[in-house]
Amino acid sequence: MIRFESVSKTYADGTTAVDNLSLTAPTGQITVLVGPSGCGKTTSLRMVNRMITPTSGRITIDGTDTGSLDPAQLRRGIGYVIQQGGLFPHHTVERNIATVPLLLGWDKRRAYARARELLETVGLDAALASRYPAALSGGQQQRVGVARALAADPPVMLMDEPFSAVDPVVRDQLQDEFRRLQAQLGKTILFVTHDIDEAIKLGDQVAVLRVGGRLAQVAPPAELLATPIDDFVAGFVGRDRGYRALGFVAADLPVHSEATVEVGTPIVAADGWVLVVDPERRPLGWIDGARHPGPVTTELLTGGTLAPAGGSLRAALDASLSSPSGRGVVIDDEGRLAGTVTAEEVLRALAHERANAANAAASAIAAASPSGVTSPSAAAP
Ligand SMILES: Nc1ncnc2c1ncn2[C@@H]1O[C@H](COP(=O)(O)OP(=O)(O)OP(=O)(O)O)[C@@H](O)[C@H]1O
Repeated sequence: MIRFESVSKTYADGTTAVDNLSLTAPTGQITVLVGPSGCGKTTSLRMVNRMITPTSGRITIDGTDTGSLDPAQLRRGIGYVIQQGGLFPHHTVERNIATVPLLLGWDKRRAYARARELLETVGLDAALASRYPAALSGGQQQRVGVARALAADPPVMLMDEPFSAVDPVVRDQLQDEFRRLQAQLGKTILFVTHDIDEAIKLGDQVAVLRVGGRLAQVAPPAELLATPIDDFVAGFVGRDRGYRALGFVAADLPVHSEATVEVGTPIVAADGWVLVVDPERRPLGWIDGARHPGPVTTELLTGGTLAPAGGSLRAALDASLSSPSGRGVVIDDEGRLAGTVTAEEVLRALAHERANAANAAASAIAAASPSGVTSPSAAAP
């Protein structure tokens, strides 16, 4: 666990970058620091590994005051990832990844073997081990940066805009891979970004900072979207937050069976929109029988997004809204058709979820009240 206890930083020129920050980053979770440019995110992060010294307050890691440790030793126990990987250009990929193990005194053989193992962990081909960073794409450099930070298996990782130098598609991929990796590794991560969507996607909790380095709100992403504390946070979280919050509501939706055809099969106009699947029953798209009677060809298909069974209400709603038939396609783990669902059904499920949540909250208040009286003050700790 990383704890900021009333931490402030005022630079020599009088700029207060961080103002009385108190924040806990729980063990094994990702805490994202997000906020507008200049709000003190990087300064906060760099105070953890003592690249910057706080003006006042203290930072502890698992109860130990970082100010009491030798900075070089402290840093070897903390993985640090920055934009574009921050790789040494004159070292090969494997030498870059082996940096910290070698500093820790591992013999070269073991350190390089670890580097190659990590290349695989971050989804890179072992053949890249002997290349220099300049011969890698931006996304590959970023992965190497993550591998390097993981090399000595540090319990704590600091990540400063690690995915911001790559294009949106690669960025999305890197974020997904990073989430999968973290699910296996369970590191304690402090992650800095200026991108609220990245914060909401990756954070177990998200801390929003204001310019001047003051903490505005810290909350799990769903809570931040549902109940921003003030106009600044609401504005920063952005538009569509009600819709985006549905991404955190699991959908346990009953699905309808859907009539399907395969490519090459003739359909009749009266069928209207028909779902086309491959022989494994994986959805390929929809075809409008009224406009294209006759055998189905793949060129005529129109798609929508696919919702995983048991996924979020947002995915299910998006699937139904983007489907030309209005029936959203739900797929199982193997990508096969599980059934379809309409937007009305998703909204009914949402109303049901909300009623359940309200009932659960009322029961919790009643249980916390010794007399069973459900007044808000009776629920206070
Ligand atoms: N060495 C320094 N000397 C003086 N002021 C500094 C120094 N480093 C940063 N600052 C100032 O401190 C404030 C916070 O900077 P910091 O880099 O921590 O913000 P940030 O939120 O990470 O910004 P960005 O998103 O733009 O990277 C800014 O006003 C910045 O200009």
